[in-house]
Amino acid sequence: MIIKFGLIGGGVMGEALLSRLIARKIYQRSEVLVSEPQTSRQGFLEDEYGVNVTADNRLVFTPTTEVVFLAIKPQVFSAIAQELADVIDTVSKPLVISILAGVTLNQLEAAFPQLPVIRAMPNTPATVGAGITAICPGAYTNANHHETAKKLFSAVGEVVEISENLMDAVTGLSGSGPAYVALAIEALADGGVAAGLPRTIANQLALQTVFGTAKLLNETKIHPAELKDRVTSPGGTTIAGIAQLERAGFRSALIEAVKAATARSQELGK
Ligand SMILES: NC(=O)C1=CN([C@@H]2O[C@H](COP(=O)(O)OP(=O)(O)OC[C@H]3O[C@@H](n4cnc5c(N)ncnc54)[C@H](OP(=O)(O)O)[C@@H]3O)[C@@H](O)[C@H]2O)C=CC1
Ligand SMILES: O=C(O)[C@@H]1CCC=N1
Repeated sequence: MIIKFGLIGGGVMGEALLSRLIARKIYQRSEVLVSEPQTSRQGFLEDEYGVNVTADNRLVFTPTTEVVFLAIKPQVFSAIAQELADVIDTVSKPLVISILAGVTLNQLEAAFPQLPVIRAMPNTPATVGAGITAICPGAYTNANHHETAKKLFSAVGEVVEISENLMDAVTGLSGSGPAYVALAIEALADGGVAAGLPRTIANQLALQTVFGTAKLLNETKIHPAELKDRVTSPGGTTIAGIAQLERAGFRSALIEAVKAATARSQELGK
């Protein structure tokens, strides 16, 4: 068994990346080892993607491992780092990529001494190849490591490189953002139901409105404020809706949501 890609934590985000790496043939199934404590989850990943699985995190460090990808919760990071302390391969020096919210490059480099480390923040649309990932390389990385990280995350969407002091803000905006948008879609549909629409039609209208608006903004590159003006007829329906959103503090709620999530990401790193 020649392992090139080791994934620690085969949960939501681990699977999202794994599925695309396999589909894109960036790694062969036999070159991937996923470490995951739950037997049922191991069985699922093995059956679904044909990858190797283990419950022992230490096994991902092999002499041939090129990338160790950390997709566990930040709360178990310290315990896992301790568990790995004596198997870290300082000879072959695999690239460690972490997507853990809040966990800093300093913390990662202390846990993986002398190894190249990249901190990244993807988001769940990665599952369908429509994610966006911010990456931030650590002190021991070189151009090849940056290219490797970009190649992996390009398989799940767009990639931007940022400095680390902005990583918590990225987490608060695009990392957590899919949940805010999902909430908005659900609430729009609820509004439709309140106004008398059947649930299935309301869900479809809400989803396609958000999807179509994002596509329109993306393709035309017009400013969101300009699009809002184009929809808003004098004395019409849209301005009545917008006035209510402003009374309810809609913009402020979104701004404060991003700030609160950013602050929580900062806390997780302490
Ligand atoms: N979800 C998201 O939208 C995003 C998440 N992230 C980051 O990604 C990371 C993972 O999040 P997410 O995928 O949502 O979480 P999940 O809980 O879905 O995945 C974490 C996985 O790690 C497993 N795990 C738990 N303990 C260990 C252990 N000791 N050794 C190995 N694996 C273990 C869990 O197993 P079990 O279920 O049995 O506990 C689970 O399968 C987090 O650090 C988060 O900050 C980043 C960007 C977006
Ligand atoms: O909620 C969280 O902590 C993770 C990080 C970004 C999205 N989900």
